[in-house]
Amino acid sequence: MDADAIEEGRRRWQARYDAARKRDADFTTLSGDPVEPVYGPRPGDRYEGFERIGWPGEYPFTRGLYPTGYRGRTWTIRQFAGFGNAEQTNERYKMILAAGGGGLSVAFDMPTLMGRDSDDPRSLGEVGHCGVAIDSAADMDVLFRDIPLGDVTTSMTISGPAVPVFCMYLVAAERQGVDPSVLNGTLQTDIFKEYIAQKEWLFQPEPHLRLIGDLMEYCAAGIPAYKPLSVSGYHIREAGATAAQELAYTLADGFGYVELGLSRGLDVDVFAPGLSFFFDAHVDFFEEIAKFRAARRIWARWMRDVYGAKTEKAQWLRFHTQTAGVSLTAQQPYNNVVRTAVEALAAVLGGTNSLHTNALDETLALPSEQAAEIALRTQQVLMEETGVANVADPLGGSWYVEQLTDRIEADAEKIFDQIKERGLRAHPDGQHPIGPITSGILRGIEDGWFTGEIAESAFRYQQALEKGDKKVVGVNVHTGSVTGDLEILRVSHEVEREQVRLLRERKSARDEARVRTALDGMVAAARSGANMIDPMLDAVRAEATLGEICGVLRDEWGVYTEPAGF
Ligand SMILES: CC(C)(COP(=O)(O)OP(=O)(O)OC[C@H]1O[C@@H](n2cnc3c(N)ncnc32)[C@H](O)[C@@H]1OP(=O)(O)O)[C@@H](O)C(=O)NCCC(=O)NCCSC(=O)CCC(=O)O
Repeated sequence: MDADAIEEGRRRWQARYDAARKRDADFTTLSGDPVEPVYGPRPGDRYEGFERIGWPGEYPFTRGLYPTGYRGRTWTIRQFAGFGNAEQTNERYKMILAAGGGGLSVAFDMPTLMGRDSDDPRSLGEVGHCGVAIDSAADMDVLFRDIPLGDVTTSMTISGPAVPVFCMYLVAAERQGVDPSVLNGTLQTDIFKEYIAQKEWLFQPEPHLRLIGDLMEYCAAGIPAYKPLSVSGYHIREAGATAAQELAYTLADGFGYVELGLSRGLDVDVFAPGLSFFFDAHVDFFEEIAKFRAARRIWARWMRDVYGAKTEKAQWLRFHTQTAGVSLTAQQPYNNVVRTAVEALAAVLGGTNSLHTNALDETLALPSEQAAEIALRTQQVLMEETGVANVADPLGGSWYVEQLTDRIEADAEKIFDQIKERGLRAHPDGQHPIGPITSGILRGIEDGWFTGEIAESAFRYQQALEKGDKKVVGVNVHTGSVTGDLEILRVSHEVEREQVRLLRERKSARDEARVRTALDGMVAAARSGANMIDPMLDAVRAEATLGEICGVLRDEWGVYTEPAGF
């Protein structure tokens, strides 16, 4: 790009920066020297390929979504939390908010994630262990007691039973007297990554996609700020994928949901702002920063050029980041604080919109209160002390970071081609029921391609670790230690007994005929093809349980079993 075009872009950026609201904060170095909100080529310099980098707040958004970077608003500190029963988790949320957490993020226990009630025989021993147990809307009321849902953005990490859990959240808001249309938050919902990596699905892909389409339609029509999907690379990376695989599979999944929305006749400029993303921040600092920058650029280009998105918001890739759970070690666990800080810094330098920092004990158990506090403070140290929020995309223009960004983008494009090619194998006539990328994803799920590719990468890394080519402090290098054992959080089995007792008490107090009628209404909608959210809301209002709602749908649609493969 020639010098004049670069200067014209700078003037455009400056006008938008001047007009935007900034935080009331000191934007100087620790020594008191002024810093610019963004840096670019020196006046008069040419820069080959600058159109791919650009200025913050404009297409292709490599350098971030906002002209102000974090000067307008810092990232959201959103610590993922949940354990025991709704009462205990509610206490933890109030602690997080009082300590400066910016939003909530609900972790559910395994029975809830699988759409089972706490008294289901399969739930035995799991209730309240890896997250909070939620059986019905009554639990959701307790979970958010004294937390005004209209004022706090709430993320819920659940995908198989995402839609009934969303209905419980809506009903909890209704019972707080909050108008559902003002709700803001995120539901994970991403079923593609369940088949690809996390393995927590309920049905075959098709009924899940139908429910997701219903949800997208419902939110686009009535809850404009809500993000019904958090398309997730985190679990794909944690399963052993490389950075480029994480990026490409996740963005492809995002394209799949765009194709789903389009196939339902929705307007891309209306529903696309509801698609958000979720990535892992692993420990290779620069590779991660490049991944985040490439993610925004690829998404904006595909949304504009392939799917016809016209508005900026529909071209934006907004993402949450979690530091890499898989990088934590049980050996010398205090080192995990350092790893997490480095990973969090990469996320921030990559322009994350929201961030979770892992606690040092998370490889052993759910975080203790003390470990949770250190994790939160890690973000606050970055935000308040280090000056990283002063300048947008401070690594933009680094030869290393720009070349890594280009390389990851090129690798991702090759993977998109492989996915499209799989789609064509499934539908050689080019007649795709939802869209070409979706056909490729479904084919890759069915024939175990994604799982195989990830396993291959995980195997290569493990071999490198065992040979000592890749090093992990405390594991295969520098193994001696003087630190003792950690105090870890233990969830008592009493929680399960009490949750089961409460569930039975609530079930015996409800109007059974109303529950039955509502569940029948849901099944009728499942058969007729009507949008399922309203009948599901009726079932939730009648205190039908999550297990009952998912149970009738399992009876209707059947369950999915993964094909075995090598
Ligand atoms: C979009 C995100 C990513 C972030 O939403 P947030 O509300 O926090 O932030 P945001 O939308 O970026 O910003 C809030 C508002 O401020 C505006 N805003 C932000 N920065 C601005 C700036 N510089 N200038 C002007 N406006 C700005 C935004 O446009 C937005 O307004 P408007 O709304 O008006 O636009 C959302 O989807 C989210 O919160 N995701 C979290 C997902 C999550 O927690 N997942 C946990 C998974 S945990 C998991 O899976 C477990 C893994 C495991 O451990 O096993």
